[in-house]
Amino acid sequence: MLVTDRLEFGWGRVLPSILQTEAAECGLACLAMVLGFFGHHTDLSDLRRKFSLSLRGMNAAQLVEAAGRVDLACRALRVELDRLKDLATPAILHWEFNHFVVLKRVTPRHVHIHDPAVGPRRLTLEDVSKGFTGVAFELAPSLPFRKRRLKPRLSLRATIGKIHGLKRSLLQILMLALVLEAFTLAGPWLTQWIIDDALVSGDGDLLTVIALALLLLGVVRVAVGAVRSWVIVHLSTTLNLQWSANTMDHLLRLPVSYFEKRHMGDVLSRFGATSVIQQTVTTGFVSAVLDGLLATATLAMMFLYDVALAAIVVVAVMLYALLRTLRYEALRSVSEGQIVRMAKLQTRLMETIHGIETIKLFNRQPDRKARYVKLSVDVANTGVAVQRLTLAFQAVNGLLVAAEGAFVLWLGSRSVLGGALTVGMLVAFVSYKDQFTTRVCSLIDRAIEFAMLRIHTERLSDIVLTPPEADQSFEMAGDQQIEASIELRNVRFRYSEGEPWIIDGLSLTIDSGDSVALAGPSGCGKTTLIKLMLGLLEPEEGEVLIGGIPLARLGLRRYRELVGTVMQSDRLFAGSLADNITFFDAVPDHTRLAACAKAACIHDTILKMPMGYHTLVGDMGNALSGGQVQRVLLARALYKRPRVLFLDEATSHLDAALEREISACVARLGLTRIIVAHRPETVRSCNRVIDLGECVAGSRPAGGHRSGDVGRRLYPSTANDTTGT
Ligand SMILES: Nc1ncnc2c1ncn2[C@@H]1O[C@H](COP(=O)(O)OP(=O)(O)OP(=O)(O)O)[C@@H](O)[C@H]1O
Repeated sequence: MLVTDRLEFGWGRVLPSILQTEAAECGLACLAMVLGFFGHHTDLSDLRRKFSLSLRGMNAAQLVEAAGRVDLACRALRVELDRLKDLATPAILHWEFNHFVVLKRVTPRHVHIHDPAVGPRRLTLEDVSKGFTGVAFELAPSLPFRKRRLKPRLSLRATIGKIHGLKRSLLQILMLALVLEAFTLAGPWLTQWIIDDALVSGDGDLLTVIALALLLLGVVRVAVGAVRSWVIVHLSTTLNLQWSANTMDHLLRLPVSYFEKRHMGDVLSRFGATSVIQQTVTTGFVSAVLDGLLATATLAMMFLYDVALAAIVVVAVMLYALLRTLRYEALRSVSEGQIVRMAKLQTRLMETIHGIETIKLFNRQPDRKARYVKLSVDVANTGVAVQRLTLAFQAVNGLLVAAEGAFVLWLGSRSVLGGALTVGMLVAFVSYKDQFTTRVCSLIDRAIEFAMLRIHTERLSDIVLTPPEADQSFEMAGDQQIEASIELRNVRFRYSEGEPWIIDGLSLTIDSGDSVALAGPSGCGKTTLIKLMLGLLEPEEGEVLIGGIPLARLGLRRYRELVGTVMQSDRLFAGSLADNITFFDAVPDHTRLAACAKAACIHDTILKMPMGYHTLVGDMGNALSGGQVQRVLLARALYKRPRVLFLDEATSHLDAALEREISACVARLGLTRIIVAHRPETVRSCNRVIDLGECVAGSRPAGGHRSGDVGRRLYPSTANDTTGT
């Protein structure tokens, strides 16, 4: 890096707008914006790699520490509203007690901020007083700070993935387009012929022949146009199908943490970006090539007719291109804000529908409606802003077109009067000019559309470029059995840096056929431990071994064939009870289905229902009690014929007698069982207890967890069975 590169004159610095992708990464997005302002361009995936964030996001102290780690000196200040203008900008403001925004500039009437949730905003002081908590952070580069250029943008190709048959279809469309162009070009020339030869010489027969030729031309043009449209429909349909299938495949392979950290509406809106891109790529690309070809041909024709007139037309379209480019950044920023706000609106709607029972019981309908309307107004306002930009542009463009038309006609007519052009030539020229202007303007519009596609490719890239769950399957003979034992070696885990360890140096072994209860107070890490054992979370230190093979080597896919689970957040899917228990098995085994339902003590209940196993259940509501749902979920876990069964509070809704019965049935299956439960009876049903009660941060003894002794203390009746690790 040159010494002069370190000089900062402060000119030309632009505060970029970076939108957060995960629900809790506003702090990181603010840092990325400030870094960008000082010349170190980075993106959120870079920062995410540096700082692991949990769902809880960052607090002020973590923000100051993170700023230090990216070489920004950060000073936290308490600021009154009227002194906001004295802050060195860009500064980060603490907002609504759970958010950070970047302060860009304070003018006498407005405060300009970049909100990582929605983009740039211009607020009044009154608006700011509602959000700003009074805490601000001033930032400046500290010594090792280095500038960095923006990484090359993602190519569309990388986002799309492999598509079969794309080249062939595009080629077909282009060939058809070329034929169309040839016919289109012939039109004005035939018109000139009519005017200059048939009309002037009064040749009626020639007129009829030319008119017939024009009619034939029209028919062929319509036919070729129809074939072209059909090929485009075919291409876009197959492209869309392949593409959404590719994206869906990738989405399903993403780790659970990806979904936990994002709002549902946002993920849906990102997924929906595929169809916008596909639309632009197919129809947009084809018309762009077509417009480009015809524009070149008509331009050549215009220059053949009259160089001066053609030059005027070229200047006019260049002005159009300039106008479009000037409007681009504003339009991009407003459109991006609109997409983000629409995703939020969708999230709010889905959340309301899912939580309708709670909303009604708490009488919060008016409040929910008010919040929804407020967001809708936001969306409408951004829509109006987009329209305003478009209208202003159209007005200026209209003036430009009118001026160009009048000037060309005036100059062209003078040439006719001077004898340089015939009337027919002028009419043909105007016709070519109209085609040229329309095509070039459309070409420019397409170019802008392609540039705007960046918003969508960047949004989609959050899905397609997030690495999927690692799955390096262990090479072993197909019939080689993996032992159903689990071992944890010095496992340490916390949800993010700066948060306390949830599991701190835990070592334990669960042998094949063991039944183990994980006990301890609420929030001590039982579910977290289960998720670590299931490979849903990765330990920060230490390793998890299944049958003596490290989980990372065994491969999650292979491991998950072995396990059956009922987790706290498990739900039923829309379909029949049989569908749910067999998990939509294409060829369900009805004997196994009934056996599993019997083991989960739900068979008789299902048979008593009017439609038995065909009773429909939904994702939103179903005619089952909480305990019945739990038993269906257990039957689903057993149908998989697992060798290890994980139950996280899977029987909490059942009465003690039923729970005992289920426990005995499941015990007879001889599976390795790992159970999280609070009830002493459930815990007692296991032959070993691992207590995580002492796992509060920092209190773990250096040797890690020990089970057995604690179990004996907690549940005396299990003393004889409980073994230590
Ligand atoms: N995604 C997450 N991000 C950050 N912290 C989390 C996350 N999930 C859980 N925690 C925290 O980790 C701790 C352990 O949670 P966990 O769900 O494992 O507890 P638990 O023992 O299963 O509780 P319960 O008995 O109430 O189900 C809790 O303090 C919880 O707040």
